[in-house]
Amino acid sequence: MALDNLSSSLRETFRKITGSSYIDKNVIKEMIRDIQRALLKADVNVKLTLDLSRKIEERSENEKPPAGMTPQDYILKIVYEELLAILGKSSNLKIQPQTIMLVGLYGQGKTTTAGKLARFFIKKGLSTGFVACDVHRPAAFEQLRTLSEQTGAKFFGIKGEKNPVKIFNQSIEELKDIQVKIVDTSGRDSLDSDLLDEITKLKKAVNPDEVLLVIDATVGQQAGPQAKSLMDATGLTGVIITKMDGTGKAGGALSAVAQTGVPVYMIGTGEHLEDFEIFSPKKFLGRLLGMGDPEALLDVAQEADISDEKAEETMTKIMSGKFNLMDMYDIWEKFAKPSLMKRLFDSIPVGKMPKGASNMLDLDAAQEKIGKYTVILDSMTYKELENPEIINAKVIRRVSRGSGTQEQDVRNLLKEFRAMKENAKMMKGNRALKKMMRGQMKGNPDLLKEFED
Ligand SMILES: Nc1nc2c(ncn2[C@@H]2O[C@H](COP(=O)(O)OP(=O)(O)OP(=O)(O)O)[C@@H](O)[C@H]2O)c(=O)[nH]1
Repeated sequence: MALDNLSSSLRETFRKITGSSYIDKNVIKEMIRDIQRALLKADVNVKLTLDLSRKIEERSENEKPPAGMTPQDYILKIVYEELLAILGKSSNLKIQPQTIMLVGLYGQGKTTTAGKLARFFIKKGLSTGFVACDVHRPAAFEQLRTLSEQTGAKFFGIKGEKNPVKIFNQSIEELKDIQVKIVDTSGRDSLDSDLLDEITKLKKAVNPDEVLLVIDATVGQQAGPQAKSLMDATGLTGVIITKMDGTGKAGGALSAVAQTGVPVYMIGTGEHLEDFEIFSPKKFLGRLLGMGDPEALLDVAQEADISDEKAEETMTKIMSGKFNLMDMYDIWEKFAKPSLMKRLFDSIPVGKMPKGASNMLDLDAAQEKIGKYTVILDSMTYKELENPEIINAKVIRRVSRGSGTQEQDVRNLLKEFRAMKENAKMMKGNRALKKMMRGQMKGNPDLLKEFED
């Protein structure tokens, strides 16, 4: 995840607070210093970081925990609430017929994002079409046409035409039966007057339901001023932040946009079309803090064409530690697409596990081993998959030969499987985590009962 450093620093801070036997001014001061360092490293604006610190300090010193809540848990609740506040309000694209205009500078990932948006709406059952109004970058025409073939979206463009308004007007007839129209516009190297002029003219002709700024997370805090000036000039309705997978500055981009009041609708998390997620501040922060995101599993399961029941059953099994190699095989086989696997693991709460324990759920390691492990599991009998405890040295030798892998690979798989079961049990036993998760799972009775005392 792009914010690994921020995530591990905040989890460490939470671990320290959970583990401290008392809370006094010094403990709070040290916690705030840790949080400040973590946020500044994630490129969050200095003023915003100091305001946040002041609020946390003031609340921690003046507010008393409600009955039944320990001072430690209450401090964590304050930090969680104040961090949530800098991530902005939650607001999402409506799943209904509409016209969307994408704007942004060069190289931000706008055309790719058009493809991701098309796939998103088509998966929701809405017919979708592209209007190629990027008249400055010839490659964008072909790129969009290819994306239409990949996603099944319709495509309208006029090769070589330099007037985007003319292109749009001629698309109206062609795309009249299409429910969601995505208008890709020209990128520019800066927010100069002719870009704003072109967007304003095109917007008048298109009269879109949404004007979305597509911006690369690596611009960090600069995302804020860009969103602000486009909002003032063209009436921006939302932001899509791309490349959240590749930069530690995502915190800066997210918080900077949040300050403008323009909602972040979606985030891009990779080059593939499925690397695209609805942005929810609560879910995002929950995953950052390792509190997991049970609902994310259901979205991911849909993408992996797994039924909600099967996904819930899998999640319940994982959380309760009652799963065998057959369940593991199911997960790996179904979620083999790296991005789906990443979202699956992000949705499992690992926040408060003792240091190092959660590296077993380290998705990057799992991703590169997925192929090898699936082959190894393929070479096991049903009996061995259902009852891993019967696997001995002789079976390991047979399976490694049958799968063309090393015996050590088979041993590693078994070790990670056992660690995953151990971690699941640890999560279950963790009181503070239960409290945190209760809020997350209230809509999920099956998962909640796993966390009941
Ligand atoms: N890692 C990663 N790469 C991305 C993401 N979104 C887009 N990209 C890559 O960023 C590069 C630029 O993407 P394009 O879609 O061509 O965006 P663009 O250059 O802004 O398009 P124009 O605005 O039309 O010029 C491509 O290599 C994309 O694969 C993302 O979320 N993560």
